[in-house]
Amino acid sequence: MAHAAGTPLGAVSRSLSDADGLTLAAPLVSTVAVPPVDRSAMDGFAVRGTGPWRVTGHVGIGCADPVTLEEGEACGIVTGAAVPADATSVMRSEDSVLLGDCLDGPSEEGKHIRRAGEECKAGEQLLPAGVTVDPAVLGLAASVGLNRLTVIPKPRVAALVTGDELVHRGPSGPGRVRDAIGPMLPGLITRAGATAAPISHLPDDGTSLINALETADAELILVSGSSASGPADHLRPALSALGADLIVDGVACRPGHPQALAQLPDGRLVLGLPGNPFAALVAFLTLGVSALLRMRGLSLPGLTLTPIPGGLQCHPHSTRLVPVRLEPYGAVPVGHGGSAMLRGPAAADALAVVDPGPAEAIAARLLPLDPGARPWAV
Ligand SMILES: Nc1nc2c(c(=O)[nH]1)N[C@H]1C(S)=C(S)[C@@H](COP(=O)(O)OP(=O)(O)OC[C@H]3O[C@@H](n4cnc5c(N)ncnc54)[C@H](O)[C@@H]3O)O[C@H]1N2
Ligand code: MOO
Repeated sequence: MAHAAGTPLGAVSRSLSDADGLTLAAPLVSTVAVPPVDRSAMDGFAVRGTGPWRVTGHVGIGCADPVTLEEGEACGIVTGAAVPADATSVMRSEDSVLLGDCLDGPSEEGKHIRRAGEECKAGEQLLPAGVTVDPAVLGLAASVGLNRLTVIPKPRVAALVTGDELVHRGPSGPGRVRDAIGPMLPGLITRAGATAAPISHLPDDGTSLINALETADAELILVSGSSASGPADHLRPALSALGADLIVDGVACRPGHPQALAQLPDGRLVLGLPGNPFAALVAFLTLGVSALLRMRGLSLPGLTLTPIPGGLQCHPHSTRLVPVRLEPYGAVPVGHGGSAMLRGPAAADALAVVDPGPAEAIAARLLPLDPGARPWAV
């Protein structure tokens, strides 16, 4: 539901230096053949016909107009240089025997020549729309001569951290709780392929929350610490006052059950992160990441099933999210997985998604703790 609630953002044109991590909104098509000419794959000699050969010249890397070779002639050549059109092969320097201008050594028709158009032809589609631009994609785009890419921009995410009890330096104590959600959010947001606005800290006050929701300039607004039904939990009343459509009103999972996802009348999404820090993390990794994937034009990846050799107790009605370490033989719980704790998730590689049931699970799907990581197979 969260994925379906996201609206893919419109395509934009970006220079290669600004496109890393974005989604291709159009196929990547080469306008040219690559390589554009036959190129030498080795440092050595381009030769024509059978040897021995007479060396008549040299082709440097920047030479745009290479020499022509007659039968029995050769020229020195470097890796990447254009091979003379009439050369039949390239011989590596270490295989060659050169006496004066007389060259001998092995040669085989077409050897060590990268043919024009070997990587792609002009007009060939190299990648479909929907691929995430990564460093290899950027290098490929440059090597086929592109300066810009048509991509889906990053969604913008604003975060409102609520709680009169929160402090931002020093330890928790009576009446004061150190904010542990605020420090998690920028890294989660950027790893999820979005842009993080500076975090706003709000008091437990309905009017402040309504004002902040009205003015937040973002496609997704996170609100932490007012998701339940206590006297200071203003999220649902604020959403109702703003005429929002409550899309997800609680999730049958532990931790994270009071999480909520709503859509404001102008289309912006609001995600309620429960105040317990591990529950907030779970809500972001599930509802938040799903909505952002859709905004980025990406589908929901399937999660890999992995064995849990020691077994994990199922909850009778709710899906459990359990911090686990990944070993070659399967997932091992790391403990400290209470909803108010981050010790477990901080030590874990992933969350095991344990379906509800009457007994123990011996396998579970894996949800990456890094929202930028692809779900993996172990
Ligand atoms: N009557 C009910 N009470 C509660 C329910 C419920 O269903 N009915 N659900 C519990 C669960 S589960 C969770 S999770 C929390 C959700 O609470 P809220 O989202 O309303 O948040 P608060 O009440 O403000 O805080 C709960 C807890 O978390 C601490 N907190 C809040 N923000 C932060 C932060 N940024 N960093 C660290 N810790 C934070 C806060 O001090 C409280 O201890 O509600 C349960 N109650
Ligand atoms: O969401 Mo609460 O998760 O169980 O502490």
